[in-house]
Amino acid sequence: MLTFDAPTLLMVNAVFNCFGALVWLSLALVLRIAPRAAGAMAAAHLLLVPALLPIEVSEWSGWWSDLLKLLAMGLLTLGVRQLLRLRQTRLDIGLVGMGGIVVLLVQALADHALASLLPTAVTMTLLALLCCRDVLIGAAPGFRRLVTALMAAPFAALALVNMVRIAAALNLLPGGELMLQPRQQSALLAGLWLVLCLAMSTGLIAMVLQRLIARIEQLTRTDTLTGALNRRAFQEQLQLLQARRRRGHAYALLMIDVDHFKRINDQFGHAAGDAALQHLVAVLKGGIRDVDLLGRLGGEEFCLLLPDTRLNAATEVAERLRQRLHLAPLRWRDQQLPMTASFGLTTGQASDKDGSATLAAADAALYAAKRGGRDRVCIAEGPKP
Ligand SMILES: Nc1nc2c(ncn2[C@@H]2O[C@H](COP(=O)(O)OP(=O)(O)OP(=O)(O)O)[C@@H](O)[C@H]2O)c(=O)[nH]1
Repeated sequence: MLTFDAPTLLMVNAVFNCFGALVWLSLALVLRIAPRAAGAMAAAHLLLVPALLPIEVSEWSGWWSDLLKLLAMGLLTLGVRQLLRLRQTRLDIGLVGMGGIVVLLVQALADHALASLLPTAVTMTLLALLCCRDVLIGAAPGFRRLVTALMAAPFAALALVNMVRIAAALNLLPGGELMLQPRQQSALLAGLWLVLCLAMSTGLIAMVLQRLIARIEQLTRTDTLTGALNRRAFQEQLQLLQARRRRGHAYALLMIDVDHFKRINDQFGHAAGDAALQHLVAVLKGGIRDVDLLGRLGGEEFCLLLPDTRLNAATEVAERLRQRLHLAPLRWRDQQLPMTASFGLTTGQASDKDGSATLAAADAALYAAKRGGRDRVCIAEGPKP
């Protein structure tokens, strides 16, 4: 028959933490995913293991098992912040963690009754609250609010358990002695600890997976050379705007093609050509709004989608972009290479089914700009402001 006594639960937790350390180590060393954060997580899991082993209560329930716990929690808090890539100082974690450890050691040396309970519980509470806050503000936008809340919940629960322990230690909680028993003697605490460890790890692994998925998604949607949207992603966005167009929302489409690009390649080499494309994208991005979408259709041909923009405003944007590029030569090695582009402009028409007619109209306008002498903006025939 299964018995869920404290030593068994702690042993399960120890095995789980060893496994957790292995998983994080593999992420850090083999897969090179968030290596620093994963390294901190692996160390946190490993540090917890000795505190969970069924060694004599008197020997292990004291201050140094708590010291390991605090170190583990400090590393976990650091790992969470690194995993979430929050640009915050780590001073708060260092101060809380080191403060708790110093008080713990001073009390242990003074052989104080309940030597380690209060500093450990207070420090664990503060670190768990920091983790909780970091998850709430730093979880990727890809996560829905409920999922973010679920990931933060185990940290909030850990803070709550420790607050209850503090209240019990200060005799503020009737019947609170239950929460003060050494974990090796309390199946309740050992079980609680196991559930919290499992829940925290599951949430953190979900975060890593989300990060990976976001990275893969980004790779499949962007052009690696310039960082602009690739053709497929651009077509998707065009179709979305076209669907909105049928509901009455205007948009403009600008097709852009570098003038005499082949010459740059031929005279200065392919690397200079690549640098020219990156330069073009930097110049264009510097002159558009965050909501505008720049895509690379292929070669030196780019397309810009301007949501909620009518022809008059789009013409101004196109002219401004043309001038910006005209005035910003490419710096290649010790030379300045003049660069211009031709622009074909149109606006989305409600009669267009999937955006392809709009694209064709912009292409025709671009062709007219090339024929007209390049370095100019041409508006497709048909669209009126
Ligand atoms: N360096 C570099 N060159 C590319 C890339 N993609 C396409 N090209 C080159 O871009 C050049 C395009 O040349 P053309 O289509 O003749 O256009 P162009 O020289 O800009 O002439 P116009 O458009 O008429 O002004 C070709 O030589 C392609 O090899 C790329 O990713 N990097």
